[in-house]
Order: sequence, then structure tokens, then C-alpha cells
Amino acid sequence: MPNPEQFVSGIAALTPSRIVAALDRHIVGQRDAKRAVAVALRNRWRRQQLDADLRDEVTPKNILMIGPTGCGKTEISRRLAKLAEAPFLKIEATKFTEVGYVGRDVDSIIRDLVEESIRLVRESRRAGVKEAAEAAALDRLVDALVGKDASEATRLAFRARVLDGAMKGREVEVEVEDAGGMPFDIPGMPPGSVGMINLGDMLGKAMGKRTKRRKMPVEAAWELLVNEESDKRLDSDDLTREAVRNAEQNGIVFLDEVDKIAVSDVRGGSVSREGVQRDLLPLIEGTTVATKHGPVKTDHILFIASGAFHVAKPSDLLPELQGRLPIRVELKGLTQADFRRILTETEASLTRQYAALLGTEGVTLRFTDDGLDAIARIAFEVNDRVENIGARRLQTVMEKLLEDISFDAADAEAQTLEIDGAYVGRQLEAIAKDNDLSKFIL
Ligand SMILES: Nc1ncnc2c1ncn2[C@@H]1O[C@H](COP(=O)(O)OP(=O)(O)OP(=O)(O)O)[C@@H](O)[C@H]1O
Repeated sequence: MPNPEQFVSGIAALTPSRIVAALDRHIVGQRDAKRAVAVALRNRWRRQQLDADLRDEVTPKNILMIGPTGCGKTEISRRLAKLAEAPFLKIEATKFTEVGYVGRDVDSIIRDLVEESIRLVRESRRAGVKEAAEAAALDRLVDALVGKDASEATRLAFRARVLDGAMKGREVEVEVEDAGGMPFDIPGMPPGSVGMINLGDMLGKAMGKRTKRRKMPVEAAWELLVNEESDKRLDSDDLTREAVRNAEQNGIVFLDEVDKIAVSDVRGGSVSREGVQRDLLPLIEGTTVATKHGPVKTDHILFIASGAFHVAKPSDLLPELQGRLPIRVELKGLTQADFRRILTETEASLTRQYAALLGTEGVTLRFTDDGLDAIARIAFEVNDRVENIGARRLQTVMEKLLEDISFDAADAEAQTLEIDGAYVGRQLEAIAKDNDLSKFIL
């Protein structure tokens, strides 16, 4: 088995089997869903290898995940995006049926995806510009200290002194951007949308950025200038272009609760569910959405739709939408044995998280086998009797189980605490057996 860490470096190395192996580190079971998303991701890479004309013809095969709440649908998609360093957005389809929703607002999905992409690209570029930003900031700082006409020798001497920290505390007057300008939205348009024109950007470009001279200590000036120089480079058109391209080519949109918009709304009131499906359709089929960063094509964005489909069935969706979600995967409800594995086998399992947190207080937590069995059983039983919220139940159960220990840990002596079946029983059994109590506490 390859070490999954080794291949994160390049998407070319992300073969389906490696993707599944990487997902296995965090998600228990759900083999079919993992395989489906792995193939979808690999297909992106395959498409990139094609000649340009054929490449444009190949659109992603979107996925419909069917499964009860809390069984790993979002987690699989989110982990996949992380692995691929792809911009990811999760949104509930029902959001668009709410009162106050105006048609076409679904475009906000793409706008938000682009913002996320910008964040990712900016983050990855930050390290790259650090050096250049510092060099430019140093030039400006030396200009401010000795004037542009100073001899090269003087400049060099001052550079060295700034870098040594010898100038700390000394006042300097620098010309910096005036942050007084305010971006503004156009009344009647959703915030952040392009409208027909973006006055803020237009005025900024036409008049150049306003600057003003400010006096401050050298170290403060240094920080400000480095930030300014970084921002200049990071906010460049190039970054935006790459971010838009990244969203277009690698973006993943997770559309939750699609089953809830599957049946058309006969009672009227809020926007009809069928209306929302119709609005979503062009995004999934491929359209161009105007954003303040320019037009964004949605043709190659991967959509993963998801829902429990207890009442409505995928066949209740608009036929066009069904056709755009050709890959169907069913995720199973989690068993007690799955819960047991989730508690211990996943990389950042809850038991590891709690043990690490309490470790900072000098408390060593040790979970025994029968303790873990009891936690899994109680979580499963409460799901069964009260409401099935899937693996999320483990979080509420663990929190209640360790409530006292968490409270006392900071005041306690360094010690080892064993969480065995008897301890779990004492802490939880009474609550778990009482349906009313469980509803509120677990
Ligand atoms: N198979 C699993 N293995 C490990 N952890 C899981 C699994 N399923 C769910 N979890 C954990 O449970 C929580 C909820 O899971 P997730 O967000 O994936 O639910 P979901 O299936 O998308 O449900 P919903 O449709 O309600 O959003 C997450 O913290 C996740 O880590």
C-alpha cells in the first residue's frame, strides 16, 4: 500500500486506488461512494491529457449520493477536494426555496466558489511572494529613511541596519495606501455580484489608489510595507485569473438536500421546488456566470448532489437534472461496528482528539476495548430509538461522556484515566435509557 502522503504532491499521481486509500484514512466504509468520487477526480486529470478540441467536449459526470444523514457524504466530498487542493463549496439546495429568495440567486454558488478559489490560490502564493514583497518593502523603507538620491553605499549601510534591527524605534515617514476607500454594492443587486458595472473597481482603476504620508516607527513601517507589497502582488489580475480558472477546472460543488427539492411544491408559498431545480439546471449543464472577477464557466465544475431520498426518489427530479447526475451511489446507514471503527481507526478520531486535548492538561486518557464497545453501542441505540443522526451521534455521546473529566482536568494532578465499560455505563446508561433525556442531552 503506498503511503498516501507521498502522492499529494501531484494530481497525476492521484490514481483512483490511491484516492480511495487516502479517503480510507478518514472515512469508514462507503466503498462505492469513495470509488465514484475517485473516478470523477481521475477523469479530470484524464481530460487534461486530451487535445484541446476533444478536451472541451468532455464534461464531468456528476454524482448523486443517496444515503441517510451523517453517514459520510459531505466528509467524502470535502476530503476529496482537500486531496486535490480543489476549491470546494457546500450548499443546501433548500436554501433557495426560502422566502425572500429571488430567482437566479443560485449564481451565488459560483460566486462563492470563486471566492473560495481566490482564498486557496492566495494562500498557496503567499509563500511565493514573501521574498519579493520583502525586497520591495526594504527598497521603499530605505528610500524613506535616506531619500532616493542617497549614494549606493549609504543605502547599503541602511539596508543592513534595518535588517539587523538596529533601526528599531526610529521614526520614519512613509507613503502608504490610504485605506479610507469603501467597496460598495449596487442597491437591488446581491452583495458581491457584478451588476453591469462595478463602480468601486472602476473608480479605483481610473484614479489609481490614493496614498498618504504617515509617520511611524521603522518596525511598524516595515510590517505595513511588506503587507502592502504582498497585497499588491497577491491581488494582481494574475491571481484572480488563476483563481477563476481553478474554480472552472477544479471546483467541486456539494449540493446537499437535493431530495427536498425533488417534489414540486403544490402548496405554493415559498418559491417552488421545481423552480429551484430549473434554476440549478443551467449551472450543472454548463453556463457562464458573471462575477465581479469576470465571467466564470461552469461546464467543468464537478457537482455532487446529495440527499437521503427517504420520501422523494431520484426519479422525482426533473428529467434534465437526473440526466446531469448520471453516477448514482448509495451510502449505507452506519452500523454499531462502523461506529466502533470510527471511534478508533480514523486518523483524527474523536478518541484521539479528546486524548490530545486532555493531554495538554497532563491527563492521559485510555479507552479500553469494552469502553469503546459501550460508546458505540449507546450511540447506535440512541440513534435507533430517538433519531438517527448517523456518526454525528458519536460527538454528542463523547462530549457527555467526558464532560466531568474535561471540566476537572485543569485542576487535577497529572494522572491516567481509564474509560472502560463501567465508566461509560455510569456516565451514560441512565440518560441513554430515557428517551426524553436522550433527546435533550445526547
Ligand atoms: N463513514 C464515516 N466514517 C467516519 N466518520 C464519519 C462517517 N460518516 C460520518 N462521519 C462523521 O460524521 C459527521 C457527519 O458526516 P457528514 O457531514 O459526512 O454527513 P452527511 O452524510 O453529509 O449528512 P448530511 O446529508 O446530513 O450533511 C462528520 O464529522 C464525519 O466525520
